[in-house]
Amino acid sequence: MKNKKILQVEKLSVWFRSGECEVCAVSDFSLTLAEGETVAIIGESGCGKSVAAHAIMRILPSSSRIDGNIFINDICITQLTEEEMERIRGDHIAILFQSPDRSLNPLYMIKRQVAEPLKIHNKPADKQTIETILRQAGCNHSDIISKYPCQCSGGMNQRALLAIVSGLNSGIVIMDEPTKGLDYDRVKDVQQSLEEIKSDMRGIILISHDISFVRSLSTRIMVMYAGEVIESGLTSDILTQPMHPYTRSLLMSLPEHGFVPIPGMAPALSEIPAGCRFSPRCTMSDEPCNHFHPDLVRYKEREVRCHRY
Ligand SMILES: Nc1ncnc2c1ncn2[C@@H]1O[C@H](COP(=O)(O)OP(=O)(O)OP(=O)(O)O)[C@@H](O)[C@H]1O
Ligand code: NI
Repeated sequence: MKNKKILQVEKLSVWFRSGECEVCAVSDFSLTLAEGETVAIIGESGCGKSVAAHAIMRILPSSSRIDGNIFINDICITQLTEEEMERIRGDHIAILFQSPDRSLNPLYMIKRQVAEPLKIHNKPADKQTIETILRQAGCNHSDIISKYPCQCSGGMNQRALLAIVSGLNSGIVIMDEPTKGLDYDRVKDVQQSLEEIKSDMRGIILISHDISFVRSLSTRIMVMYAGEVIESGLTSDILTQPMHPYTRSLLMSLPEHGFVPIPGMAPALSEIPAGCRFSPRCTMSDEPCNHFHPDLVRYKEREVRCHRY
């Protein structure tokens, strides 16, 4: 029997008002997360990864508008009130934000940062529970509990955040760049902490630029370009046999593949090409690529948005 679907996003689009106009930051984004899965979202800066994550959490600014449906544990959240949504956040789904420095309150000790969300969600928040949660997330120094974020290293703060999120036991966790700005050893620490707590979580959405991190933790990968998914599939298939020219270029730009840069830049949201969004940078683009926007086509476990297939 297939594992239960715990998160379903159907044809999500997000627009931001910009003066008199609107720009579309995410279009036609669909995702299914089943129990036990870790789905990674990769793509260059500005392609819409965080906006999609914030739409799922319903924490986008009021200058935004969304279309599509989002189901969290079979609950359609798009029409819920903010009060109802507050229960969904924490009880059903949690997010680890992109910037740990901005996510932790500089005026609270780590123990209070872990305790407050637990209390809000009516969970035990005694000293022993907090110590256990921190230890499980890899914070092994017992004195971290009485430290302020400015007294901890970046890696330690990141693991404290991991502890806050895992302590809520919300099942689905979105991790937005959990290794950003960390050096190699700290990345390995966070990876180890994540592997340890992964089994307690029902499903993870992992947003990252760090492909080796994604390779070791994810079951599937979704590749985004200029606001849309251009390829998705099993992690090993995407990394060893990329089909979309953009995925191939992205992998070639990694240090382990020779650092070959992708020519040009991703389009501004106000200047999205009419045809394939990658065509102005694609070495394989042909006439139809410039004029017709390709659909996302499914091939068994893989989905690709390219006229060549
Ligand atoms: N509040 C906002 N108002 C207007 N545009 C926004 C807003 N938030 C994000 N955007 C735009 O939406 C696009 C997608 O941004 P997003 O933060 O999702 O990128 P990302 O893929 O997460 O990039 P990174 O890897 O740098 O975190 C960008 O062009 C960004 O400028
Ligand atoms: Ni982001």
